[in-house]
Amino acid sequence: MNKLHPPDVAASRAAPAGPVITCELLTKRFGDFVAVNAISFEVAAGEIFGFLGANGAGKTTAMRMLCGLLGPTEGAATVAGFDVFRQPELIKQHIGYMSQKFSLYEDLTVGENIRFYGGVYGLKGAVIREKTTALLQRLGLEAERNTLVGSLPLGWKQKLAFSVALLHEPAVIFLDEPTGGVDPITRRQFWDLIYEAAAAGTTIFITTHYMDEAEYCDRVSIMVDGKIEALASPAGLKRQFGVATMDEVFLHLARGAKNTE
Ligand SMILES: Nc1ncnc2c1ncn2[C@@H]1O[C@H](COP(=O)(O)OP(=O)(O)OP(=O)(O)O)[C@@H](O)[C@H]1O
Repeated sequence: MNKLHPPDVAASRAAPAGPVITCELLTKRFGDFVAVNAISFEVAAGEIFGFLGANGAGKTTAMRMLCGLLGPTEGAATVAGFDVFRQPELIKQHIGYMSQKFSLYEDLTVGENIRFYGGVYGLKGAVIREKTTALLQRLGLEAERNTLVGSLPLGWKQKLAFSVALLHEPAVIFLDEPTGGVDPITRRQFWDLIYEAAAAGTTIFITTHYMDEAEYCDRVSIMVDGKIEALASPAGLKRQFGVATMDEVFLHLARGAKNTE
């Protein structure tokens, strides 16, 4: 027999088939200043979507709106099937988020961090224990379970933070410059984890200033002064601008920017 669910339970079920992120003419004004100017795009399940732009282009503001952290001024957007205007709390429950600034507690051990975030995401103790073992095995960090996160190399902290942000199996993970300060080899290892998550169906939304990372994305959008000026696969963008590298694509577009900081 079909049981009726109260609206909140029904609304919090898994995302429907179709795009995991939709965004239509999404806009954010701060007074007279338009930080995000009518951006529109869709991101599919399991897609790796690169969100590029010079400093001050509006990436963080757009990402904060999509994460349910900042109310938009105009337009429409859904994330994991939830509306950014009406259901920001449900969005927060169904996404993962990782940035350089918001990450793990340095003065807690690896195991304590996993337990803490598992609790924040509402997972039960037994599930957290199971996931902790699997996560440490996957990262080759079993011996570091009782090590303070502060004493791990930066590349390990980033991989751990990424894995922790996926503990509750969100439909989409937002990564805000997740690999700052590490070398290309370590970045490449981090990307192995990204590919693994995407292959399992997680949608990846990532901002980066590294053009090697832009090359790894399925599609890349480039923001200039609050607008999306280009959006295509890395190969498509290079073709469109008649250049050989993403660096040149980026320079070509960012050169005309007014709002760069
Ligand atoms: N709360 C705010 N009030 C006023 N202006 C803001 C506010 N937040 C951001 N801005 C402005 O909006 C513009 C876009 O900022 P945003 O942080 O989104 O850019 P960004 O592309 O993420 O840059 P970065 O790469 O440096 O993080 C900037 O000019 C910034 O000064």
